[in-house]
Amino acid sequence: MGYRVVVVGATGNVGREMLNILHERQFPLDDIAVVASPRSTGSVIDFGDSGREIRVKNIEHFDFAGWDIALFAAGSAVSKDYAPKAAAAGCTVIDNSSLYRMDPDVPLIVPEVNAEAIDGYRRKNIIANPNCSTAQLVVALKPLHERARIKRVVVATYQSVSGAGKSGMDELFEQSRNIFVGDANEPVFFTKQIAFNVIPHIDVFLDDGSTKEEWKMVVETKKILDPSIKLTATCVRVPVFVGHSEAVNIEFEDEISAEEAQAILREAPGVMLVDKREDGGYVTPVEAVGEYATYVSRVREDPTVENGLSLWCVSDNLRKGAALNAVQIAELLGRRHLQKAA
Ligand SMILES: NC(=O)C1=CN([C@@H]2O[C@H](COP(=O)(O)OP(=O)(O)OC[C@H]3O[C@@H](n4cnc5c(N)ncnc54)[C@H](OP(=O)(O)O)[C@@H]3O)[C@@H](O)[C@H]2O)C=CC1
Ligand SMILES: N[C@@H](CC(=O)OP(=O)(O)O)C(=O)O
Repeated sequence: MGYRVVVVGATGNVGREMLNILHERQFPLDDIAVVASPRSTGSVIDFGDSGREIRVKNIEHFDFAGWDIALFAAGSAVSKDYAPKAAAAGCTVIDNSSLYRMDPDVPLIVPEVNAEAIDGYRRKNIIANPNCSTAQLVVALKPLHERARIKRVVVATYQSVSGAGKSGMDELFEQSRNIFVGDANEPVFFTKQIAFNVIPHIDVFLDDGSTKEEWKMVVETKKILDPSIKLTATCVRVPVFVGHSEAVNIEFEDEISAEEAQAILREAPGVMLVDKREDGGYVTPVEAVGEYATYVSRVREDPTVENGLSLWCVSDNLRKGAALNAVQIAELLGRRHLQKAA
């Protein structure tokens, strides 16, 4: 016996990856529904490479009663309108938007890091999935924190345009083409030219001069990993289609060598250490696409602070940053609470 699962926002970048991953991991399904806006009603989408096509339903007429789990990936406004309805109908919501992440009654889960926190999900019948940049960061930080207690993290992100949805990918593609052939290339979706450029601005500006993306990394890391960790982030959009990268500097309470950190990361759940200290002995976003792992490379001591390390971290933002993590949460929910599948 399996689960009846709904994917909301199934026509988007994250929703499609959810379908791929549910199929790849053979998630125990009794039934699956795919839901999006009225614009997509009636169109068909592939259930991974299973050969099965599923017809898209209109969220406005979808009844969540009788469904076990809904994976939401349609943005905060859709979650605000429909997640409480789904949850009240008895369908557990796993929400990819930022709406519920800091709600004290909603667990914010990265299964490799804080699986036990999922037990609080019954308060609202909603579980939140973190921001893509936070998810990969905490997977890399957790095993190091357990060994040497992290005091402070300084992170600069290099975030791909797929983090901004289909429109972001289209703009990078169109602009690159236009610049190449000498056509006009006015930015429409991003604030400045993204092709052959980088933009130090993701999400809205806050009063203190930081952006909301940067704030999310701070507060989500505290909620998932440890409230005592101090973190400062600079989030940057780069002309990469898929795969977020992060340059991370970490200050620990206790002494830890680069060699020991490498040994710990080599064994850590969700992490793949690729760190050869030679040409090509590190991972780039293009190589992380379609993979599950959070790749860590370039682990080295930082002699400018006491007990400091620097490292490079890369992951597929549509997978570990969104769809994979959401499916892992569904698997965890099944194992720990629903226990329907054999
Ligand atoms: N991309 C990433 O790295 C991450 C994304 N997320 C979250 O996932 C969400 C989706 O991201 P992404 O897939 O990249 O975005 P896309 O723009 O690629 O897709 C958006 C999806 O939402 C659907 N949608 C939009 N408006 C409505 C509506 N009114 N009612 C029902 N469905 C609607 C769209 O359906 P239609 O095709 O019919 O318009 C589409 O399926 C984000 O907004 C964010 O909250 C979270 C973490 C990381
Ligand atoms: N903000 C991320 C993706 C995303 O949707 O994040 P959030 O769910 O926190 O709004 C990016 O642009 O790369």
